[in-house]
Amino acid sequence: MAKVVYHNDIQDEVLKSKRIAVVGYGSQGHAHAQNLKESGYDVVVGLRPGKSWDKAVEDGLAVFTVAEAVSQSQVVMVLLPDEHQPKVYEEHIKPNLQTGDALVFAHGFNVHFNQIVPPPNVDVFLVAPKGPGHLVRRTFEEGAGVPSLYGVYQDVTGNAQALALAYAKGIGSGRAGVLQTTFQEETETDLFGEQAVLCGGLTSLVKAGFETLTEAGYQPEVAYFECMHELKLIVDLMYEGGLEYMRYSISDTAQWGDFVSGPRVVNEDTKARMKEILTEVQSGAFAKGWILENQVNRPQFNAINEKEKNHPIEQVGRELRELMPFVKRSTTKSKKEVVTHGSN
Ligand SMILES: NC(=O)C1=CN([C@@H]2O[C@H](COP(=O)(O)OP(=O)(O)OC[C@H]3O[C@@H](n4cnc5c(N)ncnc54)[C@H](OP(=O)(O)O)[C@@H]3O)[C@@H](O)[C@H]2O)C=CC1
Ligand SMILES: CC[C@](O)(C(C)=O)C(=O)O
Ligand SMILES: [Mg+2]
Ligand SMILES: [Mg+2]
Repeated sequence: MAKVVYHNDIQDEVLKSKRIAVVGYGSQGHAHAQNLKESGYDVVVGLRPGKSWDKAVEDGLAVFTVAEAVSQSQVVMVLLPDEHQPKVYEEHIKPNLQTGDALVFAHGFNVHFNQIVPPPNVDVFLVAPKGPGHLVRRTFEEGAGVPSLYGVYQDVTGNAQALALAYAKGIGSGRAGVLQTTFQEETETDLFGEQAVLCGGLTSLVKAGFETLTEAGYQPEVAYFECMHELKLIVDLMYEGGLEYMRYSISDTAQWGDFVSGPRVVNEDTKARMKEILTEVQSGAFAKGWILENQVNRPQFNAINEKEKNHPIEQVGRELRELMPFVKRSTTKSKKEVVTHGSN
């Protein structure tokens, strides 16, 4: 079994003597900066003037331009959108790194696919939370945490692993478990997981279920509750006690349906598609496509995003969630503009 390290196993002195620049204040950035600060670390935030800058100041953080934040820090965590990282790195981060500094990522994409080539005189590692940034923050505030992977790409000081573990502890991941990986493993599993299961697979499954019911004449509200709202309640049981606990809680009728019908929806054909997706991730074909899409200002991304926002499940969902204030997003730090009828 892989070795999982927890809060009390991790020494944090090695990081306590350093200043950490968190570059970016979006989903992950706001969580890392605030959690690290509350864990007793010396943190500054690197940004360009704008919304995030104002928010970080409002949250009580010391904010500087990216170049200023990097030049005064010894540990630089890059929490910009993956597609913007190479340019900001070349222009503002790289020129301000000093020998023995640590360059850190929350996802291996740019280093693994050679979009960022770190200089040989700095430590390079990743601390990748296995969860969305807003939950990295929320769980920390609740006294819990999100598990993280850590991986060392380059160790010039001999301290890279210790720094990575201390950083993971500082954002709260020691409470949930910290696991060693490589840039390759983190990058490929993360891309595969978000595409095939967590985001792409799930949204496609939910929409297909909703469409099947509404096309058969059932009420959209009933289809929404069945295929979207209840999903969280089922996933919560899986999160707490695995498939077994979820199956213990549902009716035997549902469990029988799970056994006989589930494999008709997700089957060997689906797995064959998953293997194709994994191959595209491993070969770099997915990365290449995403880099090119950004170079031409995201025509496909924007068109699909617009269409998805107007899917009937989103329309009925907005209306139903208005009537269920308890399910409203608990964060006011939405990183992206989302069309809702309520406030952010
Ligand atoms: N989202 C997640 O939960 C997870 C993300 N990751 C990884 O973490 C990293 C960060 O992702 P995520 O948190 O989603 O990123 P976001 O899209 O939330 O980052 C947005 C932040 O980056 C700032 N920013 C964007 N461009 C620039 C620029 N040119 N100069 C300065 N600041 C800029 C924005 O500031 P402004 O307001 O000025 O635009 C904003 O503060 C990525 O590597 C991602 O793969 C890893 C695990 C999970
Ligand atoms: C599942 C999506 C993710 O990989 C994450 C929150 O872990 C991301 O890139 O946002
Ligand atoms: Mg992920
Ligand atoms: Mg990801």
